[in-house]
Amino acid sequence: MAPMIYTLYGFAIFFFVFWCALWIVHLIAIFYGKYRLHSKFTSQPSDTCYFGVSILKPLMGVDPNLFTNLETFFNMNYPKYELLFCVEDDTDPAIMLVKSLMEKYPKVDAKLFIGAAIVGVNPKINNMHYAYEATAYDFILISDSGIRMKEDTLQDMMNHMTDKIALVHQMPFSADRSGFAAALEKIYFGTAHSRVYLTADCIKVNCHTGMSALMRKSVLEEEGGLKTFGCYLAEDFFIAKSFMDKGWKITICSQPAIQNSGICDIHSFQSRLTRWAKLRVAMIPLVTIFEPLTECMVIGGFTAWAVGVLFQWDSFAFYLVHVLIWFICDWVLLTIVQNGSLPFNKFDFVVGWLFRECSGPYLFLHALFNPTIRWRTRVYKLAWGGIAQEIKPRIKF
Ligand SMILES: CCCCCCCC/C=C\CCCCCCCC(=O)N[C@@H](CO)[C@H](O)/C=C/CCCCCCCCCCCCC
Ligand SMILES: O=c1ccn([C@@H]2O[C@H](COP(=O)(O)OP(=O)(O)O[C@H]3OC[C@@H](O)[C@H](O)[C@H]3O)[C@@H](O)[C@H]2O)c(=O)[nH]1
Repeated sequence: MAPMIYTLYGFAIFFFVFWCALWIVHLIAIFYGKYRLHSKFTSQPSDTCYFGVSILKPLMGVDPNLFTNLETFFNMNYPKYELLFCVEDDTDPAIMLVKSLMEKYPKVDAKLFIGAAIVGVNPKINNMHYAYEATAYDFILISDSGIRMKEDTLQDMMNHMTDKIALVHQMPFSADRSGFAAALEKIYFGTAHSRVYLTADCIKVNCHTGMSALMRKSVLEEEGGLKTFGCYLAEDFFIAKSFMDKGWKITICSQPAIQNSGICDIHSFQSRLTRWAKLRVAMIPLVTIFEPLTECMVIGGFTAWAVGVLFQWDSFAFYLVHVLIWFICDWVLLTIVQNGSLPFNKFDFVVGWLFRECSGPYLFLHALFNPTIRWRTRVYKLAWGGIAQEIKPRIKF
């Protein structure tokens, strides 16, 4: 009987300690977010020394927002940059769109690269390869197709590129768009996601998501260039890891990334989160145990049981108070990340938050039991460690 009691108490203590640690994570995210995000910096006059930046834009297909998203790159307030658009397929309608922007802004240094190399299995790396080989400057910005830039975003990123830093990334967030799916996306990126992202950046753990990342080309070249990471689907994580292994630091900049894809529905959003979860599980197996425990509803349940065992507290009342305080912390964090008025009201937030918190653990389980990864037109499987293998030839639409 005694071993059984010890085991029960052992689990109860573990859940209670883990729960306490999660509140520290909440506090770190809130205070660090307030301190790091949206900080005012003095804009440098355009004649001061700014290093040139080669911006790689991997494109695949068009969506209703692509034109305006890409246009923001032609209107940036940064003295020296080139735009390198990469399109894999010569029948891709994105080509016409890029050409029309290049005609509209003839003074902006922009080039279009059509055709992908086969340097690995990662289609984004394959797509960017020729453009990467042609980059003219010492700094490379990899920027996904759905990203919008403000006029001063590149300047903000470059301001964070100090001597010991080799990679500056934007914390993922999303644009103000209408509809429930858009609210859900904003709620996820502004709460559960930014809580981990900000904490990881604060304690210097690699959490790099590569949708908008400025890096030193010289450091990338020491690793063999972008192609070295073509064997991974999560090239972002491994690029940052290799930089950190060499002693370089990575950091977020003050502006979160504005994701503004024109395709915004619950199914695509959830497929994307599931795909990312599959990548994390393959790269860091411990995630399998710890990630579900970071979910409000899951850890709340376990800890409600634990406090009943340890302190004889009312588990149900504890659970309700736990969810309420978690909810308030998430609201506070979201307002910090948004830094302005939200495009939805508090009722929408309650509904979106509950939906996200209840569906999160289910999506994670779904990812665990369906490890095959579908990314755009291709299907992959991952080996432990993150090496990817394409298992079905490309589907042409
Ligand atoms: C000792 C290991 C403990 C692991 C604890 C794991 C807790 C993770 C909890 C939630 C995960 C949230 C997701 C974070 C954003 C990742 C988005 C993403 O998957 N992006 C991929 C695609 O672009 C990219 O390749 C992966 C990037 C890195 C993922 C690293 C995840 C681990 C982060 C550990 C942070 C520790 C902070 C403590 C928080 C409880
Ligand atoms: O087959 C493909 C798929 C994607 N891409 C490009 O890769 C970028 C990201 O694609 P998606 O928006 O579909 O995917 P995500 O937003 O989930 O990407 C994210 O997760 C996977 C990582 O490798 C990426 O760095 C990260 O940004 C886009 O610019 C897209 O055009 C290709 O060029 N070819």
